[in-house]
Amino acid sequence: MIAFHNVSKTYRGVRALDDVSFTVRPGTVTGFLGPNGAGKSTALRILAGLTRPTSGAATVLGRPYAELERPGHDVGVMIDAGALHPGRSGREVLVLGAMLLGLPRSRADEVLHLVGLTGKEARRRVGTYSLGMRQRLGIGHALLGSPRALVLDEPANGLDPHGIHWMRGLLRDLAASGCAVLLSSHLLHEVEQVADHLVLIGRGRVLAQGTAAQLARGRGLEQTYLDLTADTERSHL
Ligand SMILES: Nc1ncnc2c1ncn2[C@@H]1O[C@H](COP(=O)(O)OP(=O)(O)OP(=O)(O)O)[C@@H](O)[C@H]1O
Repeated sequence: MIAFHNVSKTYRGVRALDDVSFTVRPGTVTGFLGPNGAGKSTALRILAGLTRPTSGAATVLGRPYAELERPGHDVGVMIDAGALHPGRSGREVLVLGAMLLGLPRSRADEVLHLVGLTGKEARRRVGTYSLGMRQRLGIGHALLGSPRALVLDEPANGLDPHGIHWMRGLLRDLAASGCAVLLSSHLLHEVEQVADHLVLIGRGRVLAQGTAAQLARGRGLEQTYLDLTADTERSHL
């Protein structure tokens, strides 16, 4: 279970998050949706223990990230696939990650298979990877510890239609096995295809949450999204 309890974050006068509360239940995929600058990355960074909230708390399995006894096994996180070491091969990245979690090297090969990277691709340096390959490796890295919760920031970035189709299947399978999956996106259609539950955020506030059908309210999900985020979008013009 992932939970945000009244989380607020202010960066030098900029209110990035304002009293955000929602939960992601085990066995479900929650899409965290909002325009650029809405606060999605900030919320996920707080959940992953990378940024401190100004008030409130984000928890995984009832605890803030810093208090988890086995964080790598409890929650898999992919915030920035571009942060993977460009000079290492994909396999090295995963082997090192497996070692840090006390897992055998063979876990790296299992994960490579899971994310659809071939042996040849895995031997290449990450610096030569396409954006889509980097995303697959980043997702694989997050899955090394077979976590019970998974947090992905914009995982479909750079994936082609086959990659997006593959990712949807993977996330659905993970949810079916009991994982609590939270993914952020600014692309409505990408999220509504895979998520059981949607949380819509704009200018740091939760604007609406529920199933796609609940949010659509008879006028269509896209119209609801555009209406609810209209003034938050204008703030960027
Ligand atoms: N380190 C920081 N210092 C100052 N302001 C920040 C910092 N990080 C984020 N912000 C501000 O907080 C707000 C929310 O940013 P955030 O990156 O969380 O949004 P986002 O929804 O992830 O956007 P995008 O879809 O563009 O990635 C923005 O106004 C942003 O400029």
